[in-house]
Amino acid sequence: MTRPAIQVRDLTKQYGSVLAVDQISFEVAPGELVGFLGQNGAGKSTTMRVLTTFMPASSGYAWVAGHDVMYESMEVRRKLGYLPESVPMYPEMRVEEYLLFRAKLKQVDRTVRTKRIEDCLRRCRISEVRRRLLSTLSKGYRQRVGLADALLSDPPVLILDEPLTGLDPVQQEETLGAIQDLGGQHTVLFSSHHLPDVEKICDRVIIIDRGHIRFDDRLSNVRAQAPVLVFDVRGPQDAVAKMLKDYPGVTEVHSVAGDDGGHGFEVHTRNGQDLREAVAKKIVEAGWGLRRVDLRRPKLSDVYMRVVFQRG
Ligand SMILES: Nc1ncnc2c1ncn2[C@@H]1O[C@H](COP(=O)(O)OP(=O)(O)OP(=O)(O)O)[C@@H](O)[C@H]1O
Repeated sequence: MTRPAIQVRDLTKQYGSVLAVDQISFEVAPGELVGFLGQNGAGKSTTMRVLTTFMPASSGYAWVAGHDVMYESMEVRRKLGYLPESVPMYPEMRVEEYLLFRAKLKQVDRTVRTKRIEDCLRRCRISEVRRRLLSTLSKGYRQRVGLADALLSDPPVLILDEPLTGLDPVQQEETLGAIQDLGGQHTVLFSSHHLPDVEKICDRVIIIDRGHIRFDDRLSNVRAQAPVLVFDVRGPQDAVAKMLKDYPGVTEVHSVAGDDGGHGFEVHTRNGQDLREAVAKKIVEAGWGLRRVDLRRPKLSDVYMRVVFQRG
């Protein structure tokens, strides 16, 4: 069996009386691109800081590329590229100057240094700003310079803390593309609040909530879940809801916002049966206005909302 690129077992981190991470366990396989999600304060950065040897755990274990983060921190650092939430930089340096300085610090071999920097500039889509002073870069470019820095030593594992936060839509798209290109060649664990973006590029997502892992699955499994039927009906809300609930094969009905004047309903059916035509007919026969019929495939946001709202 292949050794996991990241392995976390019963990891706990306490800041004084604040229990930030409570006995979490998960693994990331080599080459996987995993989204690490959770509300503000859920414990994402804390987990990442322990994995990057930035701070020690209170208890439990973690290994990166097979090295213990506690006892083999130098080895872990050699195998790891880390993009922190806010990238510390030297404003008076030019982009390529900064990357050269960082490459020397990271002891990137002199014979491959120039090529490696060129490679990182290209992969992070920042070649056009290579001569610019860091102080004059927009946040999107700064983030990608930080990403290039994380990639300099060509580490097998990358940990990126909210690389998309605070970027405009174009910058977000550029940065997302750069991260997507890393998948397969590197193992990437990245935290984000941008669910549609995570959905676009990740193989798997882990959701942490109040220090506990609440969800850990492949996105293909999320998409394979039963679809939901959506109806917008102009009619008495309670009567419509009762008819839908009583319809054979329907297992759950939820009221949601409807289109102007109508009531929205999300309908779950046994084994994901597609009852659109049959239910629509029943609505029309009852004399109610049918404004919309739809079949919605489950999305990451559905899973996320369920996890966050169903917590105890
Ligand atoms: N240095 C610290 N001292 C005390 N408490 C801390 C410290 N850092 C984080 N915390 C607390 O630990 C908990 C987890 O914080 P963490 O920063 O890991 O969350 P997060 O999921 O990264 O949140 P965000 O999305 O806002 O970055 C929060 O309750 C936070 O207030």
